[in-house]
Amino acid sequence: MDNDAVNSTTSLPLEQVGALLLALDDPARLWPLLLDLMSRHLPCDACALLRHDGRSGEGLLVPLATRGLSPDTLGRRFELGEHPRLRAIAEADGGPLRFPAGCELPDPYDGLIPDLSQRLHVHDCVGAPLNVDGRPWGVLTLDALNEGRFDGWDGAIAAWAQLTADLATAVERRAAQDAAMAADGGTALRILDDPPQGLDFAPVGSSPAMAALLAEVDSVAASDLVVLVLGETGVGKELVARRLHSRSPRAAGPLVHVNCAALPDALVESELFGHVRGAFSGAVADRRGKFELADGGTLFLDEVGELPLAAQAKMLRALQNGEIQRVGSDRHITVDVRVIAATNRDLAAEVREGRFRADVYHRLSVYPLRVPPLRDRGTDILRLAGLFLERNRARLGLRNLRLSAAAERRMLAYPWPGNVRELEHAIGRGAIRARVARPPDGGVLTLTPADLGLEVGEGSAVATTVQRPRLPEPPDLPELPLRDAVEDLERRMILEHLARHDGNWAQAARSLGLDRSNLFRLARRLGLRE
Ligand SMILES: Nc1ncnc2c1ncn2[C@@H]1O[C@H](COP(=O)(O)OP(=O)(O)OP(=O)(O)O)[C@@H](O)[C@H]1O
Repeated sequence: MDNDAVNSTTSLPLEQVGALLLALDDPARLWPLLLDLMSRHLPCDACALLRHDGRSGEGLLVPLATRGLSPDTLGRRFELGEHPRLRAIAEADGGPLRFPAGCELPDPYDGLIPDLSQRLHVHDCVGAPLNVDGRPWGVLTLDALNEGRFDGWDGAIAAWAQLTADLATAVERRAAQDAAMAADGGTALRILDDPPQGLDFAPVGSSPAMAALLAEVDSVAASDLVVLVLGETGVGKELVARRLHSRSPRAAGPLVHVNCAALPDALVESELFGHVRGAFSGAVADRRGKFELADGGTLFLDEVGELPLAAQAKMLRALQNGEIQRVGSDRHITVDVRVIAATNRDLAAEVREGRFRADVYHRLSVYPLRVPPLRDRGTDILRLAGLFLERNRARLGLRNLRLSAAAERRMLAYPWPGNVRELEHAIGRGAIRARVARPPDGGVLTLTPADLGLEVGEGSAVATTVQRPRLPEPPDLPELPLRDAVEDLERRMILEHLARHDGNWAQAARSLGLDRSNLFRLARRLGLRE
């Protein structure tokens, strides 16, 4: 359905709108279109559809589609514990809930509605809980710039919320049917809605490059093929490996991660294949290696290009027929392991230069998957930024952390040689730098290009180097009452130590010589945490 079709549907009765949307057969397009239609019908300036994260119960809401909110919102995750307004909506049992202007509960989109950021306190908001088969599924939110805009619209809002819940029910049932068909060996032709995953292995992204990759990941996940995940440093190869495992029939089995670059040469073989007692000095007992530990599951060989040649030779047999031999033993053990390997090296070139065995390379590269660099992912950059802004917001106890328009432009123009990891660090550093440099405005901190320190045209020389923020010099004798001066110094020291440890509170506590809970208490008293 294109925009003209959307326009022509706005005069249709709601059930027909619902039927038209369902015929789309693709939830990825359905939800944005639904919000398009809704924002034409209802007097809102922004709206969003959020779904409970399947893996963390009803504690976390993940946006599925938004209208009128800044682009990074789609990358954010809303913990109900931190957003009382969303919690109230999710728990409401009598339908939509109104939050008139002046409502005390903090707004979850504070700073995320571009035109509203300056006068958020004078706007109206409505939220509706959405249930599927009697169970909480998500929430719908509507925001309006002017006070009282939703007066008299309660019935219409409730009808749209009901339509949304009906669509969600239809989508869920269809997904369940498709999953059952796929399990029966039938082919699920429809594109299933991406079930929300926990933060740890849900790669954020919907650019064409990422969508193509994720579709490929999901189709190869079902097989037992060896997959070689390729891509520059920090692009998210490990996340792809985790997703391959979690969507494979081995998901209930172990996922064993081996960082081949971190294995000392002398121990590589024993780590991978295990050893028997007495195999070498120090081998005081029999020990299983990673291949055996991964039996029935997946073995993820990260940075496989770093594996020494001797270990590669032994690996060949394991890759060929699942047979391994513990160091010091003659006995062959058969394991049932699916291997996923990852590297940022050009393995074919390593083979040509004699640093990697050709036979192992051929076994590993049965199904190569290339993760695109961040610079090729368009506005996914801003979605990912949203994810990291939200994490830092919580960490620094801010009401909101957002990007200025210039910072967004800079991020889109920057080449990101260190990819997503560099983005994560740029935001973590930038947030702390900005927090040190200026007080938040009503709990809201806006990051500028200077905070992010991204020089377009150069790229960052060392993507993972953590630069310390430049701290303002403390005045020799502050013109402040003693108590304020002491608090000021305490605040600066905490922030400086946090910056030194890249935002890690436990390490900051250690270097400040404080117990972690005492540091938390002090930080709360100083307004650095909630
Ligand atoms: N699409 C994504 N969504 C959310 N977080 C991501 C995404 N891609 C990467 N990250 C985060 O970026 C960081 C780097 O990702 P990861 O370790 O998977 O990269 P990698 O390609 O394996 O890096 P390396 O080449 O150094 O091993 C991690 O903190 C990861 O959680």
